[in-house]
Formats: sequence, C-alpha cells, structure tokens
Amino acid sequence: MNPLAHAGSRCALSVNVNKVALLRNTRHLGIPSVLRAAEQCLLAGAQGITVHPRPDARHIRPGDVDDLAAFLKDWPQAEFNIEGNPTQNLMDFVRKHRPHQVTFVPDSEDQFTSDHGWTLPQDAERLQPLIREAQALGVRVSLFMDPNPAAMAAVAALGADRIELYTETFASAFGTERQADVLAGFTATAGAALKVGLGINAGHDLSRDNLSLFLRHVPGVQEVSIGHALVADALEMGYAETVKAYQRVIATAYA
Ligand SMILES: CC(=O)[C@@H](O)[C@H](O)COP(=O)(O)O
Ligand SMILES: NCC(=O)COP(=O)(O)O
Repeated sequence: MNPLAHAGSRCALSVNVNKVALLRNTRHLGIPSVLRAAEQCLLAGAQGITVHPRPDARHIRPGDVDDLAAFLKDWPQAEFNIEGNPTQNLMDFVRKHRPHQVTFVPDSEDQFTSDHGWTLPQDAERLQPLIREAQALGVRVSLFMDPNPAAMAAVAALGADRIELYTETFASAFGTERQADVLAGFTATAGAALKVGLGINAGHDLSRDNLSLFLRHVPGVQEVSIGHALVADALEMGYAETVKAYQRVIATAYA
C-alpha cells in the first residue's frame, strides 16, 4: 500500500452521463433520462456528475447541461464537472453555469473520444487566459494530462488547480505484462503533481475491474470520473447497485 494513497480523504466518484445521452439521442422519446440517471447515481452515493458537451452534440446537448445545472442546485453536496475544449464551446457553459469544476480537454471537434492530454509548454499561451477566466468565475480548473512527471511543473506554473490523469494507457495495460511499468508512470506523475501543489483527478476507461489497483498505487487521487464502463454496468445492474459497487471498490482500495 502506498502511504501517499491516503493523502487527503477518500477519492470522490463523479459519474459521467455522456453515454446515457448517447442512447437517448437514438430516438425522439426522451428516454433514458439524463436527469434520472444523475439523480439515481447521487441517491446511491456518487459525489458528482460529469458531462462532456462536445461541439457536435453527439451525446450531451446544451439543454442537458442547462437541466443538470438547475437540477444540481438541489444537491449542494454534489459537484458538477463540465469537460471540453476551452478553445471551442466549453467556456460558454462555464460563463453560463459556473460549475464547481471545469476540465480542459484538447479534443478536436470530430474526435472519436478523448485520447490525449495537453502539450506543455506549447499549449500554455492559449490556456493561460482561459484558466484565469474560469477561476475568476469561481470555477476550479483541471487540465487533462497524459502521465508525464516532467510536465507537472508547467501545469502548476499555469495556475491550474488540478490535473486529470488520462488513464486509458493504464486501462489497456491492466492485466498485461506492461501493467507494472505503466502504473509506475502514473504513480510518478501523481507524486510530481503533489510536489508542486496540484490536485489530482483521473479518468477514461476506468472500471470496476481496474479501479482498485489504480487507487492503491497512485497517490492523492481526489476524484475519479467514470462513464462508459459505469453506464455499461448500470445496463445490467441498475444505477443504484452499480454506484454502490464502485463505492465499495473505492472503499476497499483505501482499506
Ligand atoms: C475526457 C475523457 O476522457 C472523458 O471524460 C470524455 O468525456 C469521454 O468522451 P466520450 O464519452 O465522448 O467518449
Ligand atoms: N474524464 C473521464 C470521464 O469523465 C469518463 O470517461 P469514461 O469513463 O467514459 O472513459
């Protein structure tokens, strides 16, 4: 057990409801409901809701963001995290809704899914004013980053509050002979982030199977945002049982 794994309190679970919206959008019936998914997950113990309103509205639409922002006003303990590319449509949502957190992701408009973090220092100049604007609105800023210890000082120099570790490489290495080496890169990156005062989030392809190993070896993780695998589980088990199962995984990681 990594002693730093206990840095701070147990990590929060933020449920990404993109894939509920994706299924809903395949008919004009309004079901499955994004709001009901959010409510069921929060009632079952999730600490937050995440959305990624992509410019092509393939899943989360602007109206979903509006509805969730209004709904979450009745959930003061729950955090609202909006993800996206701040050079595209994201800042309009930040200015309108002032979510608890915004996660800057360097996706192109037609990208299949998020598959890389920011490149620093190259991206720094265009990110700086956007980070300052979001923070001036009272919004915590997290930068979506690949596991790279050497990049953490540049993130801190930009004034970002947190990083979100892009965890796809961990998920794809899970259970293979590459697992230990890939996980060590995340452990080192998190250690470097903590040293420069950054908070740590994580997400992408995390699941009930791989989450415990990640949390036991990567120090200081404050929030995991999980969508695809969690919604897939919920199709089989329902939202409540699924969220409780993920919370048990998180609890055992810190036991
Ligand atoms: C940034 C990230 O890794 C995910 O939060 C992202 O929202 C996934 O996007 P899709 O749900 O469109 O694949
Ligand atoms: N930031 C990661 C996220 O919100 C959900 O990613 P995934 O679990 O759908 O891969």
